[in-house]
Amino acid sequence: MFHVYLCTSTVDATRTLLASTSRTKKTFPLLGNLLDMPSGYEWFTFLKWCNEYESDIIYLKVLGTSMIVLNTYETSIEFLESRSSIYSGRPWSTMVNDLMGWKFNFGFNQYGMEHNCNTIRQKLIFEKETNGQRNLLNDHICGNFETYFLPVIDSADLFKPPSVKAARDMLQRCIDEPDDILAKLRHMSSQSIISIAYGLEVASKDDPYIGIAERAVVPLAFAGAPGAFMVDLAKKWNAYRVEMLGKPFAAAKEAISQENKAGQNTAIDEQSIKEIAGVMYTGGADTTVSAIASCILALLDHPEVLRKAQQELDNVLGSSRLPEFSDMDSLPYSTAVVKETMRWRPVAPLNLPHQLLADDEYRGYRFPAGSIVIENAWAMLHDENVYPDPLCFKPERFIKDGKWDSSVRDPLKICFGAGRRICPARFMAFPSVWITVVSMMAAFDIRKSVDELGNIIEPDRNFISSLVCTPNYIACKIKPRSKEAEALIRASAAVSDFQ
Ligand code: HEM
Repeated sequence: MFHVYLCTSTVDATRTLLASTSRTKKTFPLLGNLLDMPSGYEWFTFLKWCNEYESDIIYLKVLGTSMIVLNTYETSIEFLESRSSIYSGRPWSTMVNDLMGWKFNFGFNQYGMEHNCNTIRQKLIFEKETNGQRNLLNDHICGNFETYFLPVIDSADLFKPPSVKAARDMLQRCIDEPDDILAKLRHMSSQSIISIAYGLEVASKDDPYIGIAERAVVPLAFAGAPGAFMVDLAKKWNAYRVEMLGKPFAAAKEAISQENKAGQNTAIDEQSIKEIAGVMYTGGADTTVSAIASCILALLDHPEVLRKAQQELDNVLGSSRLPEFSDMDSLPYSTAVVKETMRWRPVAPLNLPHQLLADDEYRGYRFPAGSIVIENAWAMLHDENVYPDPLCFKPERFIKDGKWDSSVRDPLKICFGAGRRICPARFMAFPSVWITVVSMMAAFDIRKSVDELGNIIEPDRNFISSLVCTPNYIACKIKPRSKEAEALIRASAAVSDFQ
């Protein structure tokens, strides 16, 4: 089904080479399709249009800007991978990049400005000796930056110890304070990133670095929303960003120079190091939380899935240990629970917009340079030809004869984007979501909350419509499956150093 549905204004129609078969929708010349545009949850509307017009690509013109929406996996491969040299730009956001000062973030920039890790490495002239600790800061010092953001190497192993520790610390926090699971998840993901990026320990409550980072990153979600373009607010948000980049970096540098004189007298490009750690926080904190939170929501509605996963976990782990990364291959069903979550409720339903850098032509249609290209991951992950009954949460769809069924398309091929801008941290991100979810399933019963009268409180199943989609709030009851499970959690959290 390779069709293009061109939704054009009459003005645009004279300039765009339209194939005679294309169908058009009546629009106002200046606004183009502005009045058709949904004000939230755009992925549903784009998918509806795709079905309505039997087209896997939708072309829109909104206030003079062309938008190309890709609704199938095949089109995302065709454009973002096969034609990646011209489909890897990013639309420039004056609000986020200029006013709020985030233009250092290579994820918001044109391809190539900071993607060449060798260039970054050359900028980071740090002495080689460190105290032997592995974290982003120290690996910069060692000149190993590319191992972090380039997906070619399996150095994700470096991320695993802090991820395991953050997950296990979270289990203990859930026992001690069982309410507000979303807050625990946010703490866990921040802890993991701060320890990977800076090698800093975080406090179990009210950690200053986490507070600083959240203040800086939260406004990014609002800045993307229409109507948020208030310059005064942007200045304030910019100050939060400066604080976020500066404070944990200063603490980490101090820690290094106390233990090792290497950090003191070098011509380092401190700004670059701060910024790259900031990029990790921006990219990693909310996304991980969203995936785990969606999984909890799914498990609340599907206790039978949780039971089945627990059976598998018990068979593999017994009752004397919590999961490790090395168990992944022995846990196909539990892994399917995590992947099915990422399909069922994708973290970023529209991924991140790309920008077309040169005029292009496809099956007789012309796409003008500057068009914004949107990858509708929601549509791709809910394609009923690939995932029958797509709205249902069914980990079994990935299992055949008790094993992972590799003939079903792995959702990870879609939910991290495609082409040159594909999430560079995907080999770290999935394991970090996985270890948290399987640890929770192994150790806890996860149930719907009940009120004082014993009535079940249904969870809020709504998601915030934003670049990253997270459940609003999750009312649930999480408690250790047994006394042995509780003892195991406390004992594992007490082992503080996984490095
Ligand atoms: C479950 C977790 C995550 C998901 C689902 C996710 C998803 C994505 C997606 C969809 C994109 C856009 C890809 C495209 O434009 O085609 C992206 C880009 C990016 N992600 Fe992730 N991500 C996750 C975790 C992380 C983490 C943990 C980090 C950092 C530590 C990170 C750093 C980045 C960066 C820097 C980019 C921009 C890349 C570029 O523009 O070249 N992400 N991610």
